[in-house]
Amino acid sequence: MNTPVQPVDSVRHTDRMWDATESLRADIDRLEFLEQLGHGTLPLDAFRFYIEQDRLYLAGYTKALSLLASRAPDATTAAFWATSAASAVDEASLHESLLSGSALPPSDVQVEHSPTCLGYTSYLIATAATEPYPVAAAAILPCFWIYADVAVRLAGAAHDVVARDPEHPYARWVSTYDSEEFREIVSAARALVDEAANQATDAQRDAMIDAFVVATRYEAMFWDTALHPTPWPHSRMAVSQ
Ligand SMILES: Cc1ncc(CN)c(N)n1
Repeated sequence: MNTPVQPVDSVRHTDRMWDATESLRADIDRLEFLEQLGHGTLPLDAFRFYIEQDRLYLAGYTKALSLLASRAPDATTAAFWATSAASAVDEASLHESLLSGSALPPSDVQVEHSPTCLGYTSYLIATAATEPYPVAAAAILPCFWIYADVAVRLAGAAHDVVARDPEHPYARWVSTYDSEEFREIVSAARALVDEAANQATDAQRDAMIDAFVVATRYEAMFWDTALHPTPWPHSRMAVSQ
């Protein structure tokens, strides 16, 4: 008797997720924030706003990764996400040093989450806590992959900025994400998401694509809002009056 042969799916599910964000990624490449960052013409106060928001983002992202680790199917996978959570704390030390140094304009405004930052972190935490593991892993992947992808192109554009002053805040930012070490981490994260897709139901695999698209949208909005702020409709002052 012939044993039924399972069809082999030669397309990686992460490739499908990547393809679903093609036009979104083209929009990201054209974002004024990233173009100006690459050319070194981005206003420093816009970069400061971005770094302040990103510091808040990293706190939420660390929680989302820790939740994801707790839901991972095996110990090795849990350790990868938990190590990534610890690395996000290290990543935040770049932000601390940029904000406490003299390269960025000082600010004494009390920083609160922008709507985009709160939306993104809340989405990641809620998804990590409540969605099936494959969907939660897919939602976190753009945080790795989009950054590595953008950094490669930005490193080319920012070549002059880096050559002029490797300690320039934009040069430090670009070289953090344009590194072989980061690309290896991204590739390991991708492999885990593909593995999760192989164990997922068809409905979950569709939901993985949706989650990847939503998180990629937030990545685009996050950069854009630093140059084109979308503040809360009512300020903190107005609320307390
Ligand atoms: C918004 C955002 N997305 C991703 C990363 C890269 N960990 C980040 N620092 N900030």
